[in-house]
Amino acid sequence: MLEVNNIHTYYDLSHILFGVSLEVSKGEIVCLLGRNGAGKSTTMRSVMGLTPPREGTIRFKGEDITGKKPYLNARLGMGYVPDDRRVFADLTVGENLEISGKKPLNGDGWNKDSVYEFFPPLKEIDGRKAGFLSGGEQQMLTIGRALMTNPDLLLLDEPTEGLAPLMVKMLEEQIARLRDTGLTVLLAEQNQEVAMRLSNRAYVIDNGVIRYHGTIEELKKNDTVRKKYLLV
Ligand SMILES: Nc1ncnc2c1ncn2[C@@H]1O[C@H](COP(=O)(O)OP(=O)(O)OP(=O)(O)O)[C@@H](O)[C@H]1O
Repeated sequence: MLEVNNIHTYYDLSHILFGVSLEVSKGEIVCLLGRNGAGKSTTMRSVMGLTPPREGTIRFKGEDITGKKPYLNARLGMGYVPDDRRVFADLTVGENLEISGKKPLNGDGWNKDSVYEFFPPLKEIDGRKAGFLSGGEQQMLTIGRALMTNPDLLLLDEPTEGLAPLMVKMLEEQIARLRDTGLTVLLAEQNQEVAMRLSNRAYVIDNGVIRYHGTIEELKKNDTVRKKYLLV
């Protein structure tokens, strides 16, 4: 589904990613773990086309999408949930969902009703301006909005960051349900417990370099990697 090959990404003169490669196959949840500032968001932004890499290639569903604009990647089936949970503050919850809607080719798929079924608390605040939501509600809305585009691949950037434990638990359950629908997910997380419960495989990034990749079972046993790159 996604093949990132040896990308180098910069912000102006700052070289941030140094030859990052990773792969996500259809139906997998793959997590990208790393400390604050390790390069997780930059990897997500590179894949989405928001900060395109200067070197290396990105393939999505077999197509070379290196350098493609984000809206074209979205059209191809990439959903992106940024870590800043930006919503349209002046629009209601319902309107935020509606403007993202994209009709799936085969007629079924996500719509506002199914998003509300998936995140019942959102239904109760359908008419509320999105600028007045709690962090958890905003996160449900940004995920719901990405689902409304009926993506094949969901890029989820630190969905649990800064949320209360109960909300983290609820989101984890919902992401697990998304996994069970067969959606492919690349999940960036600092919260390794949550990420390891949800994922099949993990990549560990540190200082813009992938230091480790393997199955979750292997990572759980590898204390050296977890101590060196993940514990704060
Ligand atoms: N717009 C920017 N301009 C310059 N440097 C940036 C910019 N955004 C991020 N960086 C730097 O790039 C590096 C990687 O940041 P990135 O946001 O990808 O890390 P992260 O692993 O997602 O961590 P976080 O949990 O803080 O989001 C950091 O050193 C950060 O300071």
